[in-house]
Amino acid sequence: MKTAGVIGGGAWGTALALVCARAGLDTTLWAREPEVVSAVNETRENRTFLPGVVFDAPVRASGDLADLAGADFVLNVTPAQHLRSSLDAFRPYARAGVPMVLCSKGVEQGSLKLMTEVLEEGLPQASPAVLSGPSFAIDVAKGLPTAVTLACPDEELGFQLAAALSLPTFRPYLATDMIGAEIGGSVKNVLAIACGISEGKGLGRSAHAALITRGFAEMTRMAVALGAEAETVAGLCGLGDLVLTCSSPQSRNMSVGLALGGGQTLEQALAGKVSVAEGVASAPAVVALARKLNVEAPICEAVAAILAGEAQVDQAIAGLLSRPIRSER
Ligand SMILES: NC(=O)c1ccc[n+]([C@@H]2O[C@H](COP(=O)([O-])OP(=O)(O)OC[C@H]3O[C@@H](n4cnc5c(N)ncnc54)[C@H](O)[C@@H]3O)[C@@H](O)[C@H]2O)c1
Ligand SMILES: O=P(O)(O)OC[C@H](O)CO
Repeated sequence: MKTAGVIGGGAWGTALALVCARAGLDTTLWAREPEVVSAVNETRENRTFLPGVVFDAPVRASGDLADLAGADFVLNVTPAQHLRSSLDAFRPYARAGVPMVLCSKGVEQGSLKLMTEVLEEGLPQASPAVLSGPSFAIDVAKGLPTAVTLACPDEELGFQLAAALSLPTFRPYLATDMIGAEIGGSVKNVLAIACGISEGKGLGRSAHAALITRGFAEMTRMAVALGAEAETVAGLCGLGDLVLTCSSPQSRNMSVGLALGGGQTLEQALAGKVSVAEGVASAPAVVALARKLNVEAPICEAVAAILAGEAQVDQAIAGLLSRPIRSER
């Protein structure tokens, strides 16, 4: 693999384009915003979404998806709710069998589909893979050590992709279970909002640990109900990302929770933000999916109710604490 295309010039798409370029791939980054395209090409920076990082490897930015037509593989890094429209736009340029690595973390609202299902509908000729795990864009862009899950049902292709993306400071671990990887990334964003709320309310470290552990049980139940393996979500793409995102106010999702727990409204918590907190959009879809699967997900339910304005923070916390005594397993 010699050439990479990246769809989505936000923080994560930019950081992953840098990974590709550092790995020696000829890299084209498609960005929606003309100012991002010109800033990357003229100043080697994405000042809008990843300020403060001057690129140390060559990334070419473009506003034309046709420029990705010849890429050996494509990373799709749009926000989850925009994956479908990005596939529609890329369809005229997608060659049969093109490997498409899905890097967004979320569940589509309305359809309740995972990103691989959206890809299957929108670009069935693509060969799918999922990249997910504990990875803040700024850490990766700065070259700090990071490990992620790369899940691909075609093991040979998964190995080729991991080898192409691998750097001493960026280590993909292989898996074949894309559903497990997707559920890990999608559910942890909702749980990070819960942990932020707990932190913002000053509920203490014990409550924090309980939320992570019981949240992980919700994530695992959902993954298994969808046919995934529990071991997948116990890896980097599930537990690993849950620990990272629930432990750092650097997380956009946790910071939304912190603001809500501190008494702000959702509107105030999101005001002025250019970056996406995926858990906000995915929470209702995660909850609807859990209900459809007959899976209990009380923490995700509480987060979705708070975000929808259907419950006050204190009321949701009281609801979680007054649930009937039950087995931990
Ligand atoms: N930032 C991270 O550290 C990180 C790490 C791992 C995974 N992710 C995931 O990557 C995905 C992208 O996140 P990000 O951090 O790069 O985004 P971002 O918050 O940095 O930027 C927002 C992105 O949304 C796009 N956008 C806004 N409105 C749009 C619209 N109407 N149609 C299409 N695109 C629109 C912008 O072009 C931009 O690419 C998310 O699913 C996120 O969960 C992010
Ligand atoms: O800032 P967040 O909450 O979107 O988290 C970013 C990454 O998903 C962490 O792995």
